[in-house]
Amino acid sequence: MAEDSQSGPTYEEVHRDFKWDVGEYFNFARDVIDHWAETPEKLALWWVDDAGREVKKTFREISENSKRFASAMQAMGIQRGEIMMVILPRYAEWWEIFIGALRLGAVIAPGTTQLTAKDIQFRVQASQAAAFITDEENAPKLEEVLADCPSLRVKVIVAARREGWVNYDEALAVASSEFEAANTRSDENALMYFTSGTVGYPKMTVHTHASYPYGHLVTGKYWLDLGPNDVHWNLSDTGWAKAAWSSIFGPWNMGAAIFVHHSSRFDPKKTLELLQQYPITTLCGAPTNYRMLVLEDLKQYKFPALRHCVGAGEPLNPEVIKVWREATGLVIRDGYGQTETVLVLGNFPYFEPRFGSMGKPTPGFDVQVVDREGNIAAADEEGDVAIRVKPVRPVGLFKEYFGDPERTASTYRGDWYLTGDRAYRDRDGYFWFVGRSDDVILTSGYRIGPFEVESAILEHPAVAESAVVSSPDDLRGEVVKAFVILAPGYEASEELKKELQEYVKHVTAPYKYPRKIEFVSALPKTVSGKIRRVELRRREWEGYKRPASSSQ
Ligand SMILES: Nc1ncnc2c1ncn2[C@@H]1O[C@H](COP(=O)(O)OP(=O)(O)OP(=O)(O)O)[C@@H](O)[C@H]1O
Repeated sequence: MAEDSQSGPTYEEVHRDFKWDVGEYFNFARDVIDHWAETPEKLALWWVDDAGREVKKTFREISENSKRFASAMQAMGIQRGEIMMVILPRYAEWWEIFIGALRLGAVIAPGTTQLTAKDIQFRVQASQAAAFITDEENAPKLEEVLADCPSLRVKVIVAARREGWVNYDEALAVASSEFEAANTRSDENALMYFTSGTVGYPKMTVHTHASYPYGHLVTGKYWLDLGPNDVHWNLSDTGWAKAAWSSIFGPWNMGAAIFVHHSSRFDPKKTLELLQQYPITTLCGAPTNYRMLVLEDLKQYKFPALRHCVGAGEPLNPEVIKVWREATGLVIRDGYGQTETVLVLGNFPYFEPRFGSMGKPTPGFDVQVVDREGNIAAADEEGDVAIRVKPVRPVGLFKEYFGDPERTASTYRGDWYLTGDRAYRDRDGYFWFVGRSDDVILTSGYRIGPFEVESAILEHPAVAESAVVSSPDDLRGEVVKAFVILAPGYEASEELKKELQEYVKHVTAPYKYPRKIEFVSALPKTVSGKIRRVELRRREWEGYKRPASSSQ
């Protein structure tokens, strides 16, 4: 086990020396994958499944198979610029398809395997997808709605044979491995991602050949801290933008090998075993993964190769970082970004992380907290997280929401792109997440961010996970309510409720304590594992009528 290192250039030096440097044309398959493929035997992908099967693929193999895939799709009539939806579990083929689509210049639209037939119909119709690639388990979902998806011309199935579908292996077997990559412009569409839908209906976020494929160079280099000898494991599902961040562009820009565990669900014990068994050097997980990992008996494990851990996607509770560090000697460095962006804030290895903070701006980004008028807020003052887009627009920012110019325009205020999150920046330049604009609770004149309260509750040993939302109150308008999942071995009781309330009053400012607590066995989450506070809030407020005498 190695220590996180903090040697090398300072934060100021890294920022001063950084320059986005992408040309007019960029194709990740040609400019990055084929570059690494020049080194024979250079490992790109290390795939394992629950049955203990292993597949290793070199950059050369990925390059070749992606050429075959591009040839095959072209032969089936799919052209540059057309949309290709891909819904696959963590099959090794997913990586070849992804690179093949970029090579062809088609626009890849990944989706998660948890989508229903109705979700698929919405996505195909909204994106006007021309091709659909999936597996045996998900093919029937598309078939159910196929009649309503007239834009689809090509259907490819992986690891199965099915009537009406082209088999992936057979198509590649007869396809040419000679394929000249489309000379795509940097500003040409490359990817279309659906957001997690934490707050509302998912948005179709368009990225160009530069904004994600090249833009994630900063994610891979500065935050994931990768180099050509690393083996990097990202726990996220293939359908979420985080897979592009940390299972494709981040690591492969840096020449690192990607470790993949093909499994239908996240199993904390298995995850720890694999970390022990394989020479995995860097780990990227969502906070929900880490919250589950720290409930295990971590003393039983040793991670000989692991040197660097990061988390993103949701706020990461300080208590989780503490427990993980005690057991492994490594901190989990929190990072912040969106489907719309590459990593824009992070605790980078070249400075001391602050637990509970999202860190500082990524090189190449001017990130600030701004007020309603777009003025930069004073230190410690809450405001909107904003990325400067004028006079210079950073490369790692999405192009638009597909077919929704009004929504795209609504994300800008003056010189800023607004992320929709609330935060404050301390005097030393660290950013602290308060909440999504809609999640902030207003009670008795106070503004309370759910994350702070959740983190305080989580410090109590009886708590495995919690979600904090506003709940109606005749007197105060709204109050803080915590939904709590108990750790194994604890029983729900009125006493425990009181104990948790008293506990929170002691670890954070007392006005934030949850006046209401409900013990639950599960929390509503998005397919990417994020807590859907919006759903809990809706439940709380449904049917509530304010008393006539209330002035609120
Ligand atoms: N390190 C972090 N700390 C706090 N919040 C984070 C962090 N990383 C990501 N987030 C949250 O996740 C959001 C980005 O997630 P994503 O792009 O998957 O879509 P979503 O906002 O969850 O879904 P939708 O927009 O459809 O509701 C951020 O805007 C922020 O709210």
